[in-house]
Amino acid sequence: SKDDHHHTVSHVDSNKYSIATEKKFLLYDVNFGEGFNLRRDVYMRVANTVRLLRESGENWILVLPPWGRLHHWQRMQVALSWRLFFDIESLNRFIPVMEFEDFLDESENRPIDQVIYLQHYEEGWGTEYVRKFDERKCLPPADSHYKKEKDSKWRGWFYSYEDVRASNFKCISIQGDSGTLKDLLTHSNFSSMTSVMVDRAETILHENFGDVNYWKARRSMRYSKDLVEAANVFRDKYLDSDDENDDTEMVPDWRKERAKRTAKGGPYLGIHWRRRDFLYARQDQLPSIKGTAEILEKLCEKLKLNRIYLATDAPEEELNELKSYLRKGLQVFRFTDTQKYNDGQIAIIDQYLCAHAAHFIGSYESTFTFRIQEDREILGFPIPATFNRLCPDNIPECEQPPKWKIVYK
Ligand SMILES: C[C@@H]1O[C@H](OP(=O)(O)OP(=O)(O)OC[C@H]2O[C@@H](n3cnc4c(=O)[nH]c(N)nc43)[C@H](O)[C@@H]2O)[C@@H](O)[C@H](O)[C@@H]1O
Repeated sequence: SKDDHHHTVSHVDSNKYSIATEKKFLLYDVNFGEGFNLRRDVYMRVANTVRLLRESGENWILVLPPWGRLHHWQRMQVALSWRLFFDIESLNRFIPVMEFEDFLDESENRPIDQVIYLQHYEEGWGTEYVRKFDERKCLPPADSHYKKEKDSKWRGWFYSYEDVRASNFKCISIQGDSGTLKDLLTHSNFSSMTSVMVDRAETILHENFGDVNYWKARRSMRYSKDLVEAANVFRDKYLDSDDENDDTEMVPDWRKERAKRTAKGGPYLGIHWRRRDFLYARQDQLPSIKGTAEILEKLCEKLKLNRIYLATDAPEEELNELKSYLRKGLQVFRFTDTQKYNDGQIAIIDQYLCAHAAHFIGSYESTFTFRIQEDREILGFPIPATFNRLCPDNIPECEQPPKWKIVYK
């Protein structure tokens, strides 16, 4: 609720450095075509921009972009709040965040001061990589996404909220990272604005991919208590898995987590089997359906497991085909309560269940798989139980994924 929110904002980092009292609000959005887990990655980049802004003494608050219009979702939903997926209190332990609805209340529905549409440089990156930004004329598609109305306010998608407007709109060519975006917000004409929305936020990169601040942002992204509870009930009921036996207990506050490598996980194999649109560009990096079944059989035999938790976006026919190739003794489990949970919530439950398996194998370069690997790093699994990928049929000994290990300092 709103009250919870105000409560949690006030205890963030307040004694580490002094912070202005005037609040500023950073909103952002991501390119329409990007999936849920790429968006989670963009959150980590923007959250670190807010961290840097606060470290320089400004009282920025991150306004969480409502979820929706994701083309991977079978059911088209919009304006979903973050609390359906994540633990807001936990996010607030990294930087202050608030739901968009609460922002609308707090700003009394006044227009957002400024929309900044990030784009690349028309001339490309040049020979050397320098961090920079410049105001430039809008390149396509920016010019079609925001329209000036008769009263000179700007209209855009704004997460499907039809009454939201912005007072100003600019296109900025940028190459850089969370820190470059911080510079843009402090050393430019935008520094006097109280509410700024950065669109196409995926244009900026991580300042230091995989460093301690990457992991702090990542660790703060705990899942909502409802989803954790639903997944734990499923573990208990079907997978003979619970935190005590699996050595996967977590301290309530992620800031108190310590390095460990002792997690055992539940007695099942977790697999993320990415299909559908992923096959277009990465077909030659993924196994066939039959090949997938063979990998699963071999792995289960080697690890002496007879249960599989299958996370996948595969259509029903492909699922049935996969199961038809597996020997009788192997049981395949999936979480499918689409009555109670939306597509994004089921995806998170899938990830959570894969994260708690004794052994995990994922799909090549899928951010869905990456988030599972990160969860397993946080839970403290040994490296070999986590960084594994499904190899294509013709390269059974294919190169395994990069091992982005957790760091705490
Ligand atoms: C081809 C590219 O793929 C990239 O996807 P990738 O990194 O795998 O991962 P995501 O960015 O999460 O996008 C994939 C989406 O597909 C669904 N999905 C995929 N696998 C599963 C699964 O195991 N269980 C459930 N429940 N849902 C799944 C889910 O909606 C998920 O957010 C996209 O981010 C890019 O925009 C682009 O589409």
